[in-house]
Amino acid sequence: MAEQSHDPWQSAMDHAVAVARKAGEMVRAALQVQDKCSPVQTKTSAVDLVTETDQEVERLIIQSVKSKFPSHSVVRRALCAHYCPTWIIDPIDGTTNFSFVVEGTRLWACASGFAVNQQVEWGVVYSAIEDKMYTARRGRGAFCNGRPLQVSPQTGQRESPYRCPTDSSLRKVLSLPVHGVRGAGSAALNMCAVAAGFVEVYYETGIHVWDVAAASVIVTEAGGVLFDTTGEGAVDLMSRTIVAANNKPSPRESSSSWTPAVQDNNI
Ligand SMILES: O=P(O)(O)O[C@H]1[C@H](O)[C@@H](O)[C@H](O)[C@H](O)[C@@H]1O
Ligand SMILES: [Mg+2]
Repeated sequence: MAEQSHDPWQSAMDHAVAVARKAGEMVRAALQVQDKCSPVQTKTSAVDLVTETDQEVERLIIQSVKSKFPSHSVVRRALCAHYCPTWIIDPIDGTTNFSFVVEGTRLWACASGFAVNQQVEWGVVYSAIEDKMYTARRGRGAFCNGRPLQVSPQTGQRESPYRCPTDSSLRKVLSLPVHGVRGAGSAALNMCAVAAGFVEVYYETGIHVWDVAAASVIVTEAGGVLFDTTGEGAVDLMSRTIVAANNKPSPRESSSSWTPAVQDNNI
C-alpha cells in the first residue's frame, strides 16, 4: 500500500504497532530456543549485547518499513539530522534480560520511535510478555493498550537540598531519601513506568538514542518531562544521558517522595 498523504505519520505509527506485535511474538518464541537467546559477536560493538533474535527482529522491521514506506530511513544509531522521516528502532530493548532470562523475562520490549527534523513524532513500545502496547503521538496523548497514560501527581517537599542527579552521582542518587530505587533494565519500559505513574523518575547515563527515542514521546505526552542530568538543560537524545520524570523539581525541591527507577550504565 502506498504512503498516505493526509496523515503519513499516523499510518506509519499504525504500522509500527502491527510490526511490534509480530516482533514481540518472535521474541517470545525465541525464548524457547537457547541459541536464539545467546549473545553473538558483532563487528560494531563489544559492549552492546546482541543476540540472533535482535538481528532477526531488526531485519523484520527494516524489511517491513522499506516495503511499506520506501522513503523512510531506519536507524539504530542516529537521530536524523535533517528532514528525512526516520525510524529509530530497538528490536529488543533489554537484551540482557532477554538473553539471561532475568526476572522471568518480563523486562524487555520492542521499541520504535519516529523522528522528523530531529523531532520525535511518535513512539511505540511493546512489552510482549505483559501484552502491553505503549503508544504516543506528539500532541495527541500517550496510551497503554488504548488507555490514556498520566504521570504521577506526586511532588517533592520543599525543605530538602536535593538537586537533580548529575552524571557522576550514582552513589548520591542511591542514598537519596526516597522510598525505593530500582534498576530493572529496559530503558524503554522504565520510561513507560514513569509515563504510567508507577514511578516518578528514571535516570540513566550511558544510554543510547534507540533505547529512549520511542519512550521519550510517551513520557512527554503523559505529562512528564525530560531533562539532562544537570537538571538545567533540555534533553538531547543523542547525549547518552537522560532523566525522565513526572515533573521537574526546582533546585531546592525534595526527591523524598520520589520512587526512582535508576540505572547508571557509564562505559
Ligand atoms: O542494549 P539494549 O537495547 O538491551 O538496551 C539496554 C541498554 O543497553 C542498557 O544500557 C540499559 O541499561 C538498558 O537496560 C537498556 O534498555
Ligand atoms: Mg535498548
